[in-house]
Amino acid sequence: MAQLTDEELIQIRRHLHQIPELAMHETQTHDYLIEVISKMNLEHAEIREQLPDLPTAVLVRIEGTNPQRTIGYRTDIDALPVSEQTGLPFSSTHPDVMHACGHDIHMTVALGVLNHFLEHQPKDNVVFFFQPAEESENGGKVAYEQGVFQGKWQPDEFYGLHDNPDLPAGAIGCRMGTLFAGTTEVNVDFHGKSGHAAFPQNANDMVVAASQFINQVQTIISRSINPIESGVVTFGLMKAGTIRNVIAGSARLEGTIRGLTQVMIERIVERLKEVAEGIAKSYDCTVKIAFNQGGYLPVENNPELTKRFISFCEQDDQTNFVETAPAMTGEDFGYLLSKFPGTMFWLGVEDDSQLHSATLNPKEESISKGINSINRFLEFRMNH
Ligand SMILES: CC(=O)N[C@@H](CCC[C@H](N)C(=O)O)C(=O)O
Repeated sequence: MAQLTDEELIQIRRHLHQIPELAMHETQTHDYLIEVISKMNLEHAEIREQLPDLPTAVLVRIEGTNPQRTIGYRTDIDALPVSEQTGLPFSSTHPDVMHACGHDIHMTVALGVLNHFLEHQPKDNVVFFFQPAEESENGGKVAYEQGVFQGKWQPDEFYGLHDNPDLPAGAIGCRMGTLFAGTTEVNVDFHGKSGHAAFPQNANDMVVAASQFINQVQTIISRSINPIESGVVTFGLMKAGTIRNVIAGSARLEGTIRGLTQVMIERIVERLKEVAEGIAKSYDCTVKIAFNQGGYLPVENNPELTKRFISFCEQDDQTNFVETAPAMTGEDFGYLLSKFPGTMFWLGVEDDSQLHSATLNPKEESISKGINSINRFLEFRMNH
């Protein structure tokens, strides 16, 4: 395979878009990535796959011509449990699963950069990591703990991107310091007593308790934290009951906490525990509250590398650079950046729909523009 054309990249993206898979189940995606990579010129490359606890991961290492360092480039490969409503002819063929966070774009950009350096052997070594499980299950942390990045697979510096519908197609966004929030997942289970809808006096209704909990939680951000330092608590899932005329004896809530510092997250965690215990007391029920930080640390960009990255993007006449504010999105690349210095940045995909929405439709011209800027930056980096 020679250098991938824009048309071929779009076909690859559309195929990936049609086969979205949830965290740790990315088998078709894995097989397709291997199919595409196997057609490339692998003369100076080595592939690693079928890792014991991460069977859908793919790593490719390119040997540099005169390496001073090993540069890591990471893309995530999983999708979300969202039912696509774009109406696109290449919509998801997997019911209720969608690339609603643009990881199909991320993978295609990574394949384009990989293809470029396979065609033009780089000066430095480059390790590409196609990472399962970004949306949940912390694939980056699992990979690190498995020792994936040891020996010649250890990056001296690591780069990765996330798409951004609010930026112009192909623009690169970045900032010094914290780019994304840290997150902690939270699960809450209320247990009371089920019963007949007609006899509430004999039951203990957990729909009522859980609803009260959700309302009270809203005051954590508005009343318990310094408004200058922001935080987020969102419960995206609430399950209770089986039928209209049986009082629900239990309720389950699953949510996510975000903060730009761990101190903020810990403050929110403490308040959530207190609110849950207060509800349990006043509704005479039991509550179990569990937290999982999982490696979704704040994404902290390395000062020296990020300064170099930003100044390259600012002066490069083929890159449209935008300085961005910190965002409350989470990313388990934060964990890898706590182990290896590096930079995470945004790639603009210009769309009216937001990330995680069923109508997200990134502009495909962002793919070739992103590949071009990244190739140019990495080549610059290899010579400076
Ligand atoms: C970029 C993005 O959307 N990332 C996800 C990361 C999820 C982290 C974790 N599962 C949680 O929900 O806390 C995000 O939702 O920001």
